[in-house]
Amino acid sequence: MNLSTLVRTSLPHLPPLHSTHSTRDNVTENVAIEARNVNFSVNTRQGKIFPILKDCSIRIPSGQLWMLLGPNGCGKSTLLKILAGLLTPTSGNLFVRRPKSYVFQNPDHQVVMPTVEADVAFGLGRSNLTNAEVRSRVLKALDAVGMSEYLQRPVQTLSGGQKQRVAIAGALAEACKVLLLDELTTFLDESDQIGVIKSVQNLLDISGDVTALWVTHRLEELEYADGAVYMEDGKVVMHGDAASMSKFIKAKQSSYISHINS
Ligand SMILES: Nc1ncnc2c1ncn2[C@@H]1O[C@H](COP(=O)(O)OP(=O)(O)OP(=O)(O)O)[C@@H](O)[C@H]1O
Repeated sequence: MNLSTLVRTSLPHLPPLHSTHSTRDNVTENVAIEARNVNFSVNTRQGKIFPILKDCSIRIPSGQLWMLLGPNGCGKSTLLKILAGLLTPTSGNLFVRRPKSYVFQNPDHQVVMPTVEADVAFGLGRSNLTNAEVRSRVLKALDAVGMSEYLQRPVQTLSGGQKQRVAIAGALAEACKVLLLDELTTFLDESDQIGVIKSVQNLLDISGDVTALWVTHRLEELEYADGAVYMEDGKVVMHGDAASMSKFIKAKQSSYISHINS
């Protein structure tokens, strides 16, 4: 297979950079996340500029689960942190629907309160909700990630995957519309990994308008996604639906194997 035929870096039809847009073709597109021509550089100790992200453009429709894939060090986490607002790009344009929430890789960096209920309710502390409204939101959010029976459990008794699901429930309780998930499955065993992906998939099905972008380097997780972005060396080299991405990566792998066997 000729790889160049599969590489699609340009976005389907430009305009957006805001959530709902009618294109010239009268197609309504609901965009939850968009980055256009984003660059990010750091200054080295030697006073040189080191580019990390190079002209990255992505567009993710509302209500979908997308993966951000690519080899170690290609810039996935940096792009995710820029989308989360934790880093400022050197140049480029961004749109991310709000409220948005960034969930950390290490589950122990995420859950802070002694019980599951208190942890999920934590972010609602500054809201004007009554106790009954807080409890109802907490229960609904825990239900969406399959953790409602763990309401009174001390968080230190949970597995890594359960802690991550509690962290995601916390974001949902705050009515978050965009979930930015940074290699959540890195610290988890296989059953926990599948549990976390399935709970994200399930909550997207239930809510309809929550969008998730999931950073990973595990290609097998692609089967749970609607679409994916593949990066290499700070650049977006492929952007498309999950089936096309799977073909693209398989072609890449066989081309690599043929190369090392030749
Ligand atoms: N503040 C920084 N200063 C210098 N280099 C940095 C900085 N932040 C990131 N980098 C470098 O930028 C590149 C991209 O890092 P990033 O963590 O975004 O990659 P990644 O694709 O998420 O990697 P991994 O899959 O290993 O987590 C790496 O080479 C990293 O070492």
